[in-house]
Amino acid sequence: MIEIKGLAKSFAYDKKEAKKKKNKVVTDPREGDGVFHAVRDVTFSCDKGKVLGLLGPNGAGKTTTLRMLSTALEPTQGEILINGHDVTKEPRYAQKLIGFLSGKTGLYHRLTVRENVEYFGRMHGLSKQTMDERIDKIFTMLDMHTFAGKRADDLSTGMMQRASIARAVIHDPKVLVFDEPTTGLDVISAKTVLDFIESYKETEMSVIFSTHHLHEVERLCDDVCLIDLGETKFFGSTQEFAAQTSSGNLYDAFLSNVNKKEEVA
Ligand SMILES: Nc1ncnc2c1ncn2[C@@H]1O[C@H](COP(=O)(O)OP(=O)(O)OP(=O)(O)O)[C@@H](O)[C@H]1O
Repeated sequence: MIEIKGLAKSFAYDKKEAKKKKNKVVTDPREGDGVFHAVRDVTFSCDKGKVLGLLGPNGAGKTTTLRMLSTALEPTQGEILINGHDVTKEPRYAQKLIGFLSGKTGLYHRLTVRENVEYFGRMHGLSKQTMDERIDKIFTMLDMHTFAGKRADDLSTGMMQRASIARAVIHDPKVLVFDEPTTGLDVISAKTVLDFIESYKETEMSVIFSTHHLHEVERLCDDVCLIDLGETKFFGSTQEFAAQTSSGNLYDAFLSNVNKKEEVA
């Protein structure tokens, strides 16, 4: 069970940016004195065996929220609990449980796909036998055996993304945190990634992923959290979300919850 309560993150403006902001009329509620409140008040939870879709226009604060959840960034305010453990106080506990896929691949270009995944497995202290078993299972699920011996710098975008996912889940995490996992992928690679997420849904694991693709939400998500301008505008089941508008579709529900309608992908 993951619980995020009143989460906030501010970034200090650099000197150049701060100078530009001086004496300017402020219309964006995220703009503060010397700081930008990228995430202002985000609250949601995700139970075991559930998939939560994190939605929001460009710049809403989704990546920043997921980075805090994965311990890569420290919150300015608020609380992140995994099974009741405070992530900021016990980052190692969280890192063991979470498999985090960020926008960056995190792969070593000169190593093969298998060497990359093994490297991260060793960092998590996996034995050779466990590693071999895990790699076989994950490479089968993500259809990776054919390119396991290729160097990372020779991979297509779709192969690279699947290798990044394998790296993120080698330690058998109980929580998947994926930031836009299908962005830039062709239909076949995207389907492989979505099937992989769906397979987690059948287990007792929690999955949180951000996306701009509402058909992915429709297919996979039990719950939805919509963020706009750094704060939660909606949190609830996908059905409740869709039922907010008379059309009952997710697209209209999205538009009715955000300010910047033109930024929907
Ligand atoms: N390290 C940082 N320093 C300053 N501002 C930042 C930093 N990281 C993010 N921001 C700003 O915070 C806001 C939220 O960014 P974030 O990447 O979380 O949005 P997002 O919802 O993931 O957007 P997208 O859908 O475009 O990926 C943006 O305005 C971004 O420019």
